[in-house]
Amino acid sequence: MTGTEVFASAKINLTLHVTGQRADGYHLLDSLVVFADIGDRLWLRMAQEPDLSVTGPMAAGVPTGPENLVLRAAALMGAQAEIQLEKHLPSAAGIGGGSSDAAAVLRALSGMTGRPVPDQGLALGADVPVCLLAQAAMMRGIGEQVEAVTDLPEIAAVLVNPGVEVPTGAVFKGLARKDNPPMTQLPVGVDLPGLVTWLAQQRNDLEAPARAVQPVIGTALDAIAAQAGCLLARMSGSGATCFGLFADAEQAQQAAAGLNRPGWWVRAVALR
Ligand SMILES: C[C@](O)(CO)[C@H](O)COP(=O)(O)OP(=O)(O)OC[C@H]1O[C@@H](n2ccc(N)nc2=O)[C@H](O)[C@@H]1O
Ligand SMILES: Nc1ncnc2c1ncn2[C@@H]1O[C@H](COP(=O)(O)OP(=O)(O)OP(=O)(O)O)[C@@H](O)[C@H]1O
Repeated sequence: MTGTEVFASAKINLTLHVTGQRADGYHLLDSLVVFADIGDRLWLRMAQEPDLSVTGPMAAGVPTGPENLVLRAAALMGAQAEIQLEKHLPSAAGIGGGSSDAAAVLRALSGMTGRPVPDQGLALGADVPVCLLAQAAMMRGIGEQVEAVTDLPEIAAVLVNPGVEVPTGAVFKGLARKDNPPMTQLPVGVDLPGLVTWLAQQRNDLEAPARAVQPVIGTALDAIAAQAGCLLARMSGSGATCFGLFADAEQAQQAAAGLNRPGWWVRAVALR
């Protein structure tokens, strides 16, 4: 399909602290979010009726009806669009696949129609505001408070999804405590060693409940940590995708080769 092409990059929570819970059940977060140089590709054009086709290596199981977040995003913008979505990211994987697709559509349609995006797209999901920004950010509130972080170093990393879907709501429900401490202050102008030292003192509070739902997450984290040169291994979002950080792209690529297992999705990436 021809039309406006947009890119929806993978979102990675380098940290994810759950610091409270609102009366409506949504949790308060304190998270450092970055984006990878891989993602889904979309093509859009205005049409008489909404239409969606989903293609690509990770298309299996992705809804093609009005529940798909890209069609919900078009509806939120009051626009009729024909959309082709080429899925490269695993779904229900903690890397914001649907949210990033939705944000890309909101951004494109806002540009095409001149209309502002209502409430940063929060109605479509807690991860949509940060995906709309699509750059390194501190994310707070339930996800609606996003503040760009412009002085992070680029990080070579490997992403590993051990082939299981994890429903976000079930992971939040499994949290033992909802009032965990926030992140400590991120040092200004930090270099990679300093960032890794700081990250090692932070947490992903959803890791324990996600591992209870899918123990293979622990297997993935151990396998990543065992790769030569791995500086830190953690889970993103509500899982199951985990990441390892490395000093350079070559080490990340070697780690990706070492993590090749049947059914696992493994990619060497740059995070920024
Ligand atoms: C875990 C994260 O990926 C971290 O970036 C996000 O907070 C989740 O973002 P998302 O998938 O866009 O989330 P939503 O689609 O809004 O919510 C899915 C479910 O997760 C839970 N949820 C989500 C966000 C939040 N701050 N508190 C929650 O308790 C709710 O049970 C909700 O029903
Ligand atoms: N464009 C889309 N791409 C993938 N899944 C979608 C999309 N639209 C709706 N979905 C539905 O949303 C569910 C969650 O998928 P998604 O990739 O958004 O995961 P997620 O783990 O909730 O992301 P995160 O928690 O990091 O925001 C899927 O199981 C699927 O049924």
